[in-house]
Amino acid sequence: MLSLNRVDAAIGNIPILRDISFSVGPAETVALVGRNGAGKTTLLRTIMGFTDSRGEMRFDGRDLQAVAPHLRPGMGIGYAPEDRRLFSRFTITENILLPAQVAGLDQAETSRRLERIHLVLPELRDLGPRPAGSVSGGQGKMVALGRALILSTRLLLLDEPFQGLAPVLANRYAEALGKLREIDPTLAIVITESNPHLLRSFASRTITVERGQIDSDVVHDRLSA
Ligand SMILES: Nc1ncnc2c1ncn2[C@@H]1O[C@H](COP(=O)(O)OP(=O)(O)OP(=O)(O)O)[C@@H](O)[C@H]1O
Repeated sequence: MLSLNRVDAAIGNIPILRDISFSVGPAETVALVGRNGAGKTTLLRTIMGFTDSRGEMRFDGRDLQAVAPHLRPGMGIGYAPEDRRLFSRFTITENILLPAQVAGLDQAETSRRLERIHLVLPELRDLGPRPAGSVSGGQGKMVALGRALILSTRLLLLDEPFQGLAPVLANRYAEALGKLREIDPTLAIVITESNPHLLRSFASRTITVERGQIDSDVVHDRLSA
């Protein structure tokens, strides 16, 4: 589904990623781990088209480099950046629906997808009419997950979703991901995290990034776990 082959990426003139090659298939949950500053965020931003990158990136057989960044979400890629970037004066529901409007989804499909989000995150149904600026940081992360889900029919990219979450909300977030996996078994999920142990229980594979390069790529053998 997604494959990167010898990808380099720079921010401005500063090279950040070097020689990145990996692929992610349907139904995989990949933990992308590495220290702060290793390049995890830059890797997700490169897939979304927000860096100067070279090398080959393909998604569902298409050359991703040839697809403008604003059109990539419409291919079925949802992205929740580390900083949530919610529009504080818009309601929670308006924030969630925004990517669908930008992608030109029709009303029926948009409603169907909102239902799917409410199945995964029922709390967003009640919170829906509230302005996004009025919710806590932790609730904001749930909203950001909901917003990423509206377009993620194929691939979901989550940047350090557990960072700064109180334990009770971290558990709730993990539970929501479990529910998502249950209702959408073929979705591919990539989650970045600096703590290599945190995602071990639900990632099927761990890719470690070190100083802008892939250090290891390990598929977990669930039968022997
Ligand atoms: N706008 C920028 N300009 C210059 N350098 C940058 C910029 N953004 C990131 N970097 C550098 O790129 C490297 C990788 O950063 P990145 O944010 O991708 O790491 P990360 O693994 O996601 O870490 P973190 O957990 O701290 O977010 C770091 O050395 C960082 O200083």
